[in-house]
Amino acid sequence: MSQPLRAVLFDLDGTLVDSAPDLCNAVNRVLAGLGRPPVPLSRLRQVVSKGGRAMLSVALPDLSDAERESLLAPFLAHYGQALAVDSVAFAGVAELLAAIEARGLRWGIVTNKPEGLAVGVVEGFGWTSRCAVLVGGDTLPQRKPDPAPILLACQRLGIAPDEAIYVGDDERDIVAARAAGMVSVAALWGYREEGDDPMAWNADHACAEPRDLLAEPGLLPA
Ligand SMILES: O=C(O)COP(=O)(O)O
Ligand SMILES: [Mg+2]
Repeated sequence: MSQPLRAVLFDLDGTLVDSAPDLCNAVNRVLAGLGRPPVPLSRLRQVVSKGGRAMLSVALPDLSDAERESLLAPFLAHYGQALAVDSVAFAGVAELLAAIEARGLRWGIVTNKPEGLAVGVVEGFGWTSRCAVLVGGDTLPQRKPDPAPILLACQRLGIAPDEAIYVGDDERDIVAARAAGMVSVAALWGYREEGDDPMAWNADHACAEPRDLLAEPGLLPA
């Protein structure tokens, strides 16, 4: 990082918020509508950061892509009605956000979740007035791993990419940050599929827990 740090940008699902329980509830409402039994959270959890299509693929592997596509809107509608019910912030996130603010930095969110749903989650957690910028998966035509949403967040904050860092739990988060010219942090506490090796993503930093960002050498100002 050549410039002093001014902002920390986060992925949402699997990085700030453990949203898997509410997403699983929404998938199970879709399954109930089809007269099928629910899927356990343990089966969906690992694909949560890959989005709704990936979750429906796990829950309904026998359907065609077109059939699953037609269930995406009902899934999102169910989720939108209950998106901060069973979801929780990961342990240490509250302390991390407070420490970022105490150090005079702003923080924001760049997620592939549709913007309206992400706004609802942020409201549900009482973060609306604290979150300095939010770019969703449908804010622009491009989504992560494209760097455009991260660059838009910087533009809205009035900062250069090298004045921020990006923290995410999926390889596409790290790819997007690198393409934006931003220091990247792999959030090892998030959602990953078996065999997915975050060390192979070549992030600039890798942290096992949210609070580890505060102690990571050279990452945040003291
Ligand atoms: O909803 C998704 O597609 C994943 O969301 P994320 O980018 O916050 O992990
Ligand atoms: Mg994620």
